[in-house]
Amino acid sequence: MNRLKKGGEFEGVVTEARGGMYLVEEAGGERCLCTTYRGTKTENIGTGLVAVGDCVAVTITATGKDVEGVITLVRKRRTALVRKRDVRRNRSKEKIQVIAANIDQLAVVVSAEQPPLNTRLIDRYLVFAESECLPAVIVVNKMDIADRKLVTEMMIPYCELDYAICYVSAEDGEGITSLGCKLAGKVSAFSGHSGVGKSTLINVLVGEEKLKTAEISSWSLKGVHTTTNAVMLGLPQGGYVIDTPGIREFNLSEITKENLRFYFPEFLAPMENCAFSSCTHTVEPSCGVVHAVDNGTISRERYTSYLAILDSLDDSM
Ligand SMILES: Nc1nc2c(ncn2[C@@H]2O[C@H](COP(=O)(O)OP(=O)(O)OP(=O)(O)O)[C@@H](O)[C@H]2O)c(=O)[nH]1
Ligand SMILES: [Zn+2]
Repeated sequence: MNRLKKGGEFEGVVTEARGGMYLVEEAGGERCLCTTYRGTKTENIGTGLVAVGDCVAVTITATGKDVEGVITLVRKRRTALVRKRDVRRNRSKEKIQVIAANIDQLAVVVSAEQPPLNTRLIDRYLVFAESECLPAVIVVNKMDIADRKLVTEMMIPYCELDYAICYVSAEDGEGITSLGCKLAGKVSAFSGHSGVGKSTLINVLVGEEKLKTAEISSWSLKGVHTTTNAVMLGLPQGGYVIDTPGIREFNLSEITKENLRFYFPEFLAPMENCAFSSCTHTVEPSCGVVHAVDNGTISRERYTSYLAILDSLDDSM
């Protein structure tokens, strides 16, 4: 921590947030434990002040065992994954919580086996990605124990939709280099159900040494014991992966019965042929989407996912 001197200023990225304290990493990889203060300025309006992924300006206040500082400015976000809070229960808090800022893509991690490949889940994550205007990379993990023929067949609709797909094994290293290339230089948020191997994959991608050293002593010195909301980990080839409970447990709260159909990209052209502009593509006569399913232009599996999600939205309304 030689380059960061008391009173000095630098710009960096917030890589971890816990209980009002933030780890800010500068371009050279040096890190500074920061707080905000009343004078912290932001170029973003109406959302949480600081989130993992934010680009911030820092003034250094101390250089002891760890460098400490205050965040003076939060730069405008390119993208933000947000969660709307229930304001009735939590009047004093901000309405919109930023889970992670400046994300370039969503890595949708699924397992080929244990648990078996579940395309319904892939479709839910893809709807989420489409609704956030985030490109998605589908990562099919545990290929070492997969029925390859079955898995490749099940993934055909996603190949045809031009989603990036990586077949990998965190266990034996298959496909890790090619996944690494897709993540290079970008900020990728990892999502996926419990047990599909996200942590194991991130360990392999980031390098276990780096994961261990990511923990710094000051958190406990400052009495910050709360579990991490989000962590951003640097990749050896440049870029970061973000692992957050907020994205792991994402919900489709922004999706409605009316807008769901716009998040299945292959529906957009056939939809033009629907007799009714408000067609839900379920029971209406002369439906372009149903017609496209019948003639094989739209995958029946994807259409079944659409119906299942539509149904689940019904329940929550
Ligand atoms: N065979 C095989 N097992 C794997 C692979 N990747 C992960 N596993 C195993 O799958 C289990 C779950 O892995 P985790 O990395 O904890 O999964 P996770 O997605 O982070 O799960 P949560 O932390 O619950 O969200 C562990 O027992 C891993 O050893 C793989 O490529 N092949
Ligand atoms: Zn229709």
